[in-house]
Amino acid sequence: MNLELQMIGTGSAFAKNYFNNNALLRDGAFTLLIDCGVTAPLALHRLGKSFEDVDAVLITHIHADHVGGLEELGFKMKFTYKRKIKLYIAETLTEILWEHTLKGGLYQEGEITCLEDLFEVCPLAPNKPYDISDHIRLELIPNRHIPGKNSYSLYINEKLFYSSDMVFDPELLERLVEQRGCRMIMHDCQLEGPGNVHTTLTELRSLPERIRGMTYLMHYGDNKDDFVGKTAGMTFMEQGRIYTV
Ligand SMILES: O=c1ccn([C@@H]2O[C@@H]3COP(=O)(O)O[C@H]3[C@H]2O)c(=O)[nH]1
Ligand SMILES: [Zn+2]
Ligand SMILES: [Zn+2]
Repeated sequence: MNLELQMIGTGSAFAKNYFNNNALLRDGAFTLLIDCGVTAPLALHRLGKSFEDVDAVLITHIHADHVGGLEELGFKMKFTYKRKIKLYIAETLTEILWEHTLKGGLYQEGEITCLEDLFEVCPLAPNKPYDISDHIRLELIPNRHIPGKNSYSLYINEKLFYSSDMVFDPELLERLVEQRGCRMIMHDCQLEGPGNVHTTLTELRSLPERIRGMTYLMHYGDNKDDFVGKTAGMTFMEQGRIYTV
């Protein structure tokens, strides 16, 4: 069965013309929110949606453009929608997400004292596939992003690689395509400058043509339009558009 992936935002962390690089992955009536950044509530609103439409959330790593909307999500689920959705997150990140990111805003004595008071927490081990709905099988692939910080890419249904945030790792991409049948790559793309914590367009342009042809670019800066036609066959993802996966 084909899935639908809709980018609710395609922007880099500090982009102003685009929302944070977060996505909705749909399997029939089941909707997974991939990352929940600061702009996620407004991005959903602009698409005529809200957190009410979300059945589960998955976090790739702890940066505000990926987790900054979780406080609103947690409060809305507890006090407005009165349900606990599943929170899929690497087992290495559960404690740090609560203790270092969410506790300050969400803690309420006797009401909200841990992540489990808000979410059905589903810790994921890396490099292991999980069936999270009837038709979504998902694996966390550890990547390199920030020194000393655990962060993860996603491999979905043995065909889609979703980088989230990572530095260039052509060996990983080639391994997925040549050995695991990957057919579609959604990759973060820093348009200019050295890629200290992200992958640059220049680096992506160096990939083999076969891989470039299946690569879709996301997490880009406000000046994306200046680079249209300069991507060596790779396609910029469009915010709000629904992609069949
Ligand atoms: O060594 C560093 C660490 C961070 N940053 C910026 O902070 C942002 C955090 O979210 P992000 O991971 O989407 O993008 C990151 C970059 O824009 C950087 O430029 N250099
Ligand atoms: Zn980011
Ligand atoms: Zn990041």
